[in-house]
Amino acid sequence: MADGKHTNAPSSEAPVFIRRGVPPLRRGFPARGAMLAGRGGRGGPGGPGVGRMNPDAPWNYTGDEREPGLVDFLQAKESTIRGDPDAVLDAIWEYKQHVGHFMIVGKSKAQGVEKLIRERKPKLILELGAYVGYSAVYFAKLLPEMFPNAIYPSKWTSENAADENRVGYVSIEKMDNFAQIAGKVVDLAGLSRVVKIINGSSTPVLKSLRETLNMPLPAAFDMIFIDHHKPLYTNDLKVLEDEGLIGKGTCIIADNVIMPGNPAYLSYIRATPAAKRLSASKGILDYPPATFHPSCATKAEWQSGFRDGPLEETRWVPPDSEGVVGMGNPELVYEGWMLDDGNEQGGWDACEVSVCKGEVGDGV
Ligand SMILES: C[S@@+](CC[C@H](N)C(=O)[O-])C[C@H]1O[C@@H](n2cnc3c(N)ncnc32)[C@H](O)[C@@H]1O
Repeated sequence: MADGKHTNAPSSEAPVFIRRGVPPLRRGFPARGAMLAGRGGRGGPGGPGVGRMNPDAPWNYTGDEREPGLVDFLQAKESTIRGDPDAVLDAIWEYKQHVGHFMIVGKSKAQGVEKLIRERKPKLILELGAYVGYSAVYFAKLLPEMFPNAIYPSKWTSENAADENRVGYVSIEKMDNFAQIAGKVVDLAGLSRVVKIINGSSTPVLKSLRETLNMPLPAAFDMIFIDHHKPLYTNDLKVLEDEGLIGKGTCIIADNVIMPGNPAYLSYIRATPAAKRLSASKGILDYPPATFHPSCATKAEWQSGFRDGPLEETRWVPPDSEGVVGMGNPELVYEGWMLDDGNEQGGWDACEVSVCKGEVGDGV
């Protein structure tokens, strides 16, 4: 598509893959994650950078002095920042400058997501990976502005389950300590009624999320921000599709698809329905995929590539899914593009944005 967008619509199946001039996406390509890990890349110890190098490795960053240090730092400023989300965000950014690496979403990508929220006005937003609550405060603060009279998660009950006036930001965080800190940060920002933090491992939590939130079918999320364990992105996306939590109009934003990178996720979300059907019919793989990372590709090549990426590898399910296997819905059609970070961290990174256009046969 001329505007830098791509789609997996069936009509795009004929000439198929947009790989003109793309260097071959080879297995065994020197992995940039190695350099990232060495210089304390975004993943931090045991973080997503390591996950990309070894997709079989579980998430193992349990925190250090930086996270409780943030709470002390914010509490020292409490009298001037309580109830003011922008002041809380500024204080967290200030703290990041002191501690160096701190795995919160970069400013330019956050601004890009904010723009999308203002344009699309999502009522129900889901986040995978809260960490200390920075992105939750950044994005959830927009909801009361846009929907001042909504029913927020603190008031969600089975009685108002189908009420269209329900608005909220739900964030899933695996680590108990991070979930607790995120809760404190959200409270300090005055957003406790807007944000619901669920402490648990994403894949099993997603499987029962409709029940947990009293969200009757066909309700789906309007926006999903994926920012947790990189090898889990694809299986969790498939579980969201299986559960009908992605529907026509859902906008999915997946962070760090370049650095540390997520070729498997890009391949799955960009693959045509026919390619996904074929892949799904083969069942799951019982060995971890080989990881490749075409670090020499240009921005334009990243944007248009992966239509014939390692779809086979997305049949493997990482151990962190805790036995919950997503099969995915091959019929869903997405329109996508990349949200650039403007080289903010000294190397290029981006979010993959994918808007669900509905199912094949629904006029798409
Ligand atoms: C990059 S950080 C999230 C940053 C946050 N979104 C922000 O920008 O402020 C990734 C988070 O995902 C969490 N995480 C890792 N695996 C997870 C899983 N299986 N389920 C839920 N959270 C997970 C980690 O504990 C970590 O807090």
